Amino acid sequence: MNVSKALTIAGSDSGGGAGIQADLKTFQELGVYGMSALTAVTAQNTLGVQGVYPVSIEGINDQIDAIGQDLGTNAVKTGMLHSSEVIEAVSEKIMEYQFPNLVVDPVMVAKGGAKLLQDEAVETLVNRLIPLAAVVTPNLPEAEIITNRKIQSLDDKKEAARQIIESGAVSVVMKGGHEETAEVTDLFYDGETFLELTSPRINTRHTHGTGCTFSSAIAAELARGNDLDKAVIQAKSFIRAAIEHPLEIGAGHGPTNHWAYKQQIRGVQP
Ligand SMILES: Nc1ncnc2c1ncn2[C@@H]1O[C@H](COP(=O)(O)OP(=O)(O)O)[C@@H](O)[C@H]1O
Ligand SMILES: Cc1ncc(COP(=O)(O)O)c(N)n1
Repeated sequence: MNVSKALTIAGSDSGGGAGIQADLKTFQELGVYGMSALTAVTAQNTLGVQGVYPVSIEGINDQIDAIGQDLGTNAVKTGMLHSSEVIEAVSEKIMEYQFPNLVVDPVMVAKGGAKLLQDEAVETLVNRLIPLAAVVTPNLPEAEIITNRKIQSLDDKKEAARQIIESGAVSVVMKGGHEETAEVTDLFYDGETFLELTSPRINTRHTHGTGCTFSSAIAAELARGNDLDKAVIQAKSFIRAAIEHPLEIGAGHGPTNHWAYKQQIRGVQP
């Protein structure tokens, strides 16, 4: 049997909507064998982040070694990396094992406002990890911090995308979830072509974990052998279905529905 494998290097969300939990659910739904290296444990639910407990650098390295020395992987997705030291260590390991198809989700802040990346770590992210990426998936506030520029117009977005490619990434998706437009446009750029992926904005507060789910869907599609543009297009369909049919659990910003995409393909409504 030809098994596609993907590794997520990210934080744990005890509430199950974002982080490692969202990533592994997405891999499973897209037919990819999921593996994980935990960078931090968070106490978190739909109301916010109650605590952050980092895993030691030794512990992170050990987990990645365990995968690199035995199972290998067809794609890697990084999420919450917490500090400069973690980014350095993870970048080293990705180079050591020459893992292919790296998707970097530059997670900085949780939806409720809790900081998931220290301010001084942004430079390390740009200099060490982004140059190794096949795709970087910033939301607009993250793209502004990475490029150190205000992004208001489509031209600004294109300029920021160009700047991220100049940092060494193969491609970038600037996500449009944070805008206030009637449609959500994610802008893909691979150094040659801009692709605007537009869908209706779904009116919901249940968007906890959308970024994690989107980036891990890209990693899963890359693991299955899809090209970058096709992987991003498929991931957009996956996240759209997951937001369109929310589970409506918890009192705050609820998680997306990872089952919805497959149910839609099979014609079964959740
Ligand atoms: N209200 C929404 N309706 C439809 N799609 C959305 C909505 N909010 C986010 N998305 C999609 O979810 C993905 C994550 O976007 P975004 O919310 O900007 O990222 P993040 O979770 O990192 O802040 C993108 O593909 C975006 O198009
Ligand atoms: C452990 C962890 N990682 C990432 C996020 C960001 O979530 P989102 O996908 O909503 O930006 C989170 N809230 N918790």
